Amino acid sequence: MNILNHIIPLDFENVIKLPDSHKWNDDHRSPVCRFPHVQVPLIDLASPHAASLIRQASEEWGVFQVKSHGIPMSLLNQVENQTRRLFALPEKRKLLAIRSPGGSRGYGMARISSFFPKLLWSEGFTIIGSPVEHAVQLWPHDHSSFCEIMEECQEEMNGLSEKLMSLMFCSVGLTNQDVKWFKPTNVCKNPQQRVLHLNSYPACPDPDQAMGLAPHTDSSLLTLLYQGNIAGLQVHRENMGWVPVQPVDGSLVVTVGDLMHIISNGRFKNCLHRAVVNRTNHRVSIAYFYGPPRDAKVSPLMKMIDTDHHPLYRPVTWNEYLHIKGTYFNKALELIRLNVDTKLG
Ligand SMILES: O=C(O)CCC(=O)C(=O)O
Ligand SMILES: [Fe+2]
Repeated sequence: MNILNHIIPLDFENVIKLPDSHKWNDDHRSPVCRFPHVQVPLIDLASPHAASLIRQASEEWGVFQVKSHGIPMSLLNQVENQTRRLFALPEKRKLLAIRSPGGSRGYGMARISSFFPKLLWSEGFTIIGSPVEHAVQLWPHDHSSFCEIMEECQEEMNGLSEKLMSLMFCSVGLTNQDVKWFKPTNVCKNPQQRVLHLNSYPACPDPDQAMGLAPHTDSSLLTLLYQGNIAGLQVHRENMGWVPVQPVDGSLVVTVGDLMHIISNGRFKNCLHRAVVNRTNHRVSIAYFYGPPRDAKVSPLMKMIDTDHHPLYRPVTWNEYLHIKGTYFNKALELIRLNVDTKLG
């Protein structure tokens, strides 16, 4: 298949029937969990028990929702509106901001697409650092509101990610000082690259055979996701299958990424998830990927290791891990796994 097939999304506006290239068979569309009462934990960050609830959810699920998170609803609404404004542009205009082959920023199909036999019923837009370069291509004279709102979103989501990281460390008996590379913005004035990814899942004529975003884990430490009020996210739980994450007004979904799984020495689960589509509603979601500073080597934290818990993974930088993931996808963690009897060097 031509490499551009995995970059240029379908012109959804002008498709009335699901093409064969986008028809997934049942092996890939395994059904949802049979127990409707099973739900991803919802944690109130204002609760005095927030840290221990987060630890429990991260160990059992690798995902939870948060409320009282401090990000104003008015900002989340504006981010959703700007996201809808972007994806409502004609395909020809969106293609002016297309991601380059091998690149990560701009408009296009999710990069995981090339690891699957069928194409995705979705389109994305990735912002790393400033959104201005690609926003100018989309709106030559009218990009400032988009940029301002996305930058504010990056700032807020980064602050919340740092707060959640501190709570996670605290929940397993660590302080921020135990983690050399963790430098919250109030300590370090040199912000790391802020990665915001906008997803769009147009209404689909045959949702049961389509796939919005195929199963994957995120490569981040943790990911914050705003999914508005249209369901579509599903997380995989062992022995239960795919559990839908019901939108809760104003709340955010937090997923544990591969790097958090690594630094917690396997204690926190990296969450396998996917997004399904529906026949009537155009769904959008906004994901913020929080990771360590680009040049920091991360490895299982010393306090997570003892004679019963050998280090499971070798040190990697985020960049190095993204490269391994971009080449080997779901084999990436296996490739950096140490033998059981390897001692820390
Ligand atoms: O849209 C969603 O619910 C999931 C998005 C996601 O998993 C991602 O952007 O990595
Ligand atoms: Fe994801």
